Amino acid sequence: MAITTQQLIQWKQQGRSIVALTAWDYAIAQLLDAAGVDLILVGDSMAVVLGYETTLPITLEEMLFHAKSVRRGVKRALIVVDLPFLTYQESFQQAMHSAGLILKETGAQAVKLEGGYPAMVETIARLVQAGIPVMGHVGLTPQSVHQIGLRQQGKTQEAAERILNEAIALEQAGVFSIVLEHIPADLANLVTQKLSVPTIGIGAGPHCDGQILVTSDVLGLSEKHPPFVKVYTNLRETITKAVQDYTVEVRERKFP
Ligand SMILES: Nc1nc(=O)c2c([nH]1)NC[C@@H]1CN(c3ccc(C(=O)N[C@@H](CCC(=O)O)C(=O)O)cc3)CN21
Ligand SMILES: CC(C)C(=O)C(=O)O
Ligand SMILES: [Mg+2]
Repeated sequence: MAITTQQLIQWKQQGRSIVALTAWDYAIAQLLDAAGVDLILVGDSMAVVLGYETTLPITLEEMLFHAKSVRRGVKRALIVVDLPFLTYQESFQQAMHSAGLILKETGAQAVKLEGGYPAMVETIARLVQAGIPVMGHVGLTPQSVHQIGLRQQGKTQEAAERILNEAIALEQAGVFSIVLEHIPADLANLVTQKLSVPTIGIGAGPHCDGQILVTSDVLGLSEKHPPFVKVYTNLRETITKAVQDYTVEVRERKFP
């Protein structure tokens, strides 16, 4: 019943689209899992619900704490946890240590890390050889915000070729899936055709093997969101209304 990395690869072959969202605690994870989401990412984008401006300050300890609470809420979905900024780039030993803690302490099945060729290929190969399933992430990599900003990536012929080659190198290194973030739809389509592992798109058009968004954006809980998001409900409005109603009723002694 629990979804495996092999299941995702099989779904690509069958053309069944993979549904992914992020989660940061038990309550959210339990709702997503019960609603049938296939893959739950404990993303470093939880920075938004913790009040950080970027994903850079998130620590491994914070990811472990939140991933454990997500794990308690999930029966079916595959749980993937982001390796935060500077917990894997220093050396493959550092990456192994960080990824090992995530699998051992949280019960998540896989880790995700940002970057491609040449920076991350050797690290990913070593993790995979040690038995740790790894998800790749190319295109817009938000941990590099101070170098590349938050703009769409892969817009020139040269940049597009670089992203395609990175994705191919990551597949060869053994990733079970790759996130394609904020790249043109035709480039995401090409990458998706060339790879045998599933691509999960965010702001990467409709041709990926699956889609992911940040759950606080989808629910209208984030104060702002990227241009490629579809907001399915407005929780900020719903919560504000409920809290205002409660406030009035307490002040006017109507409740209790
Ligand atoms: N709430 C939230 N949702 C996300 O999807 C998300 C995060 N946070 N934080 C980590 C990264 C950052 N992401 C983002 C954030 C903003 C843009 C954005 O506004 N892009 C503009 C250009 C902005 C600029 O150049 O400053 C665009 O038009 O592409 C894109 C991706 C995606 N990820
Ligand atoms: C948006 C996804 C791909 C992510 O890395 C995150 O939520 O941190
Ligand atoms: Mg992330």
